[in-house]
Amino acid sequence: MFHSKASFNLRHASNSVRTVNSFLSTCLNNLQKGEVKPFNEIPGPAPSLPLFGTSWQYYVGRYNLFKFHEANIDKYHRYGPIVKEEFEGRKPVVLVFEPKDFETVFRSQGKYPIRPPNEFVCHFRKHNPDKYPTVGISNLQGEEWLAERKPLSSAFSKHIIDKCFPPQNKIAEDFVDYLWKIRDANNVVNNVQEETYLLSIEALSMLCFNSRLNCFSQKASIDGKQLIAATKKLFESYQELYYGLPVWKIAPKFSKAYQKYVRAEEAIYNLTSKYIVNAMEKGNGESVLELLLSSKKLSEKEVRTTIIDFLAGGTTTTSTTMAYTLQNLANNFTAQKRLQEELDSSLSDSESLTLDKLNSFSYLKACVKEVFRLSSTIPSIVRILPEDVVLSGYRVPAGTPIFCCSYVTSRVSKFFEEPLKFKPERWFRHSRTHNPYSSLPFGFGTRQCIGRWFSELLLHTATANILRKYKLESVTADVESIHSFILVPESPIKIKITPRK
Ligand code: HEM
Repeated sequence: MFHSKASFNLRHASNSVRTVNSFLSTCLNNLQKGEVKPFNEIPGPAPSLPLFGTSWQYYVGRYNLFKFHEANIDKYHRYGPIVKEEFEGRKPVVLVFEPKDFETVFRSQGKYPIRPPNEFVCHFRKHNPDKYPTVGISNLQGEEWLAERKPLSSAFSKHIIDKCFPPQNKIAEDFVDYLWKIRDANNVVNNVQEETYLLSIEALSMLCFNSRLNCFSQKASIDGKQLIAATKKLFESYQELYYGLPVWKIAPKFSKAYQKYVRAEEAIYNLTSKYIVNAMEKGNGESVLELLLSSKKLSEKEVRTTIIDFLAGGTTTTSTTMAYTLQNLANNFTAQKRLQEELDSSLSDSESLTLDKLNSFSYLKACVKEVFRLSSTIPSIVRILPEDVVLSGYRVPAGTPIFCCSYVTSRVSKFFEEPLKFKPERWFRHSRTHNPYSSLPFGFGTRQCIGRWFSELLLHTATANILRKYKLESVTADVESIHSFILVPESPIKIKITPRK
C-alpha cells in the first residue's frame, strides 16, 4: 500500500531497445494466441474518484486499512488473479495473486530492481546531506544502490553470519533464563512480542556493534534503553506517516508524526556515532560495523546510515516472527513434540547447542519456514519494472507499481494444501508440491532482504534453545494480525511456559 505513494523518477524505466523488442515479441506471441488484454481492462474496484482514486474503499467502503492483507484475499476471490487499483492522485497500482506472475515480475526486474522508496525518509535525509550522504540502502535506486549493496551483501553472506553463532547462542540462552524471570504467577509470559523485541535488539546490537546492551537485565545500559525507545518510536512514526494525512509533505514542522520520526532517527544517529568511534578505535573487525568500516568501500557516514536502516528493517520483523514462531508451536502440540524429539535426539541435557547441530535440524528449519508462510510479517513484495510485462494475460506498462501478494498465495488452497494448517512437513523436499514463488518472506533476487541469513540464524538458535527448555502452551489461541506498517499481532500473545526437565 505505502509503496503506491511513491513518486517515481522513471529514468530507470527507460531501458533499452532490447527490452522493447523482447516485450513486443512476447506481445506478438500472445496476440497471435489472442491473449494479451489491455491495461485498462484489468478488473478492480470502482469507481475511481478524482484525487482519491479507489482508496475510498479503505475509509468508507468494505475494507479496513489495518486489514489490508485480508482485503487482498477478498479481492483475489472477487476479481481474480490480477487487480488494478488507483491511489493518491489516481495513480494506478496492480496487485497480482499468482506465483507464476511473481516469477515474471522478478525475471523482468533487471540489474537494478526498483522497490518504491520511503518518501519521508528520503525527504529528511536529502535535507540533511551533511549527515546523510545518501538516502540509505533501502531507498537508493540504480547504480548508487548497487554500489552500496555489494559490500553489504558480502558482509551479510551466510558464511560471515555463521561466525556470529557463538555470541548469538549466548544471547538466546540468556533469553531462555529471562523468560523464566518475567513469567507471572501462572507461568505465563504475558506479552511475548515485547520480550522478543528485546531479544532482537540485543541480537542486532551484538551483530552491528559487537556489544551487548543487557536488555534482559534491570541494569540495561542507558544506551540500550535509549536505543530500544528510539527504535520503537521510529517504527511508530513510520506507521503514522504512511497511513496518516500527508501533512509532512506540506508543512513537515507541523506534522507530529514527522517530528517523531526525526527525533527517533536523530537519537539512533547519535547513539550509532558513539559506537562508530569505538569501532574505529578498536578496529578488530569483529562486528558488521567494523567489517564495513575496514572494507573502506563505504564512507563512515554511509555506514552510519546503513546501521540505522538495519535497526529499522530488522528489529520489528525479527521480533514479530519470533513471537509468531512461539505462538504457532504453542498452538500445535504435535509439531512442538516432533521438534523437541529432534532436538533431544541430538543433544544431551548438559550439552550446549552448536552451529553444526543447528544446521542439522531439518524439522526446526521447516517449522520456521512454515511460520514465514502462515504468519508472514511482509504481505507483499513490490516492484516497479523497467519494461512492460504481461501478467495473467494483461499488459502492464513499465513504471506501474506491482504488488506480488504472497500473503494471499500462502493462504489459498490453490497454492498450498490445507493452507491454514501449521504443517512444517510440507517443506520437506520429498513432499513439496507448491510453487517456490508462492511464499516470499524475504523478497526475491538481488534486492531481497540483506538480513535474511542473520534473521534465520537468530530464529533457529532462539527457537531451539527455548524449545529444549520449555513446554509451550497457548493462552491466546488465535491472535489475529493487524497491518501496522508490517503485519504484527493485533493483541498480546500470551504463552504459558513449563520447564521440561
Ligand atoms: C524476519 C525478519 C525479516 C524479514 C521477514 C525481512 C523481510 C524483508 C523483505 C521482504 C524485504 C524486501 C525485499 C525485496 O524487496 O525483495 C527486506 C529488505 C531489507 N531488509 Fe529485511 N527482513 C527481516 C530482517 C532484516 C534484518 C535483521 C535486517 C538487517 C540486519 C534487514 C535489512 C533489510 C534491508 C537493508 C533491506 C533493503 C534491501 C535493499 O533494498 O537492497 N532485514 N526485508
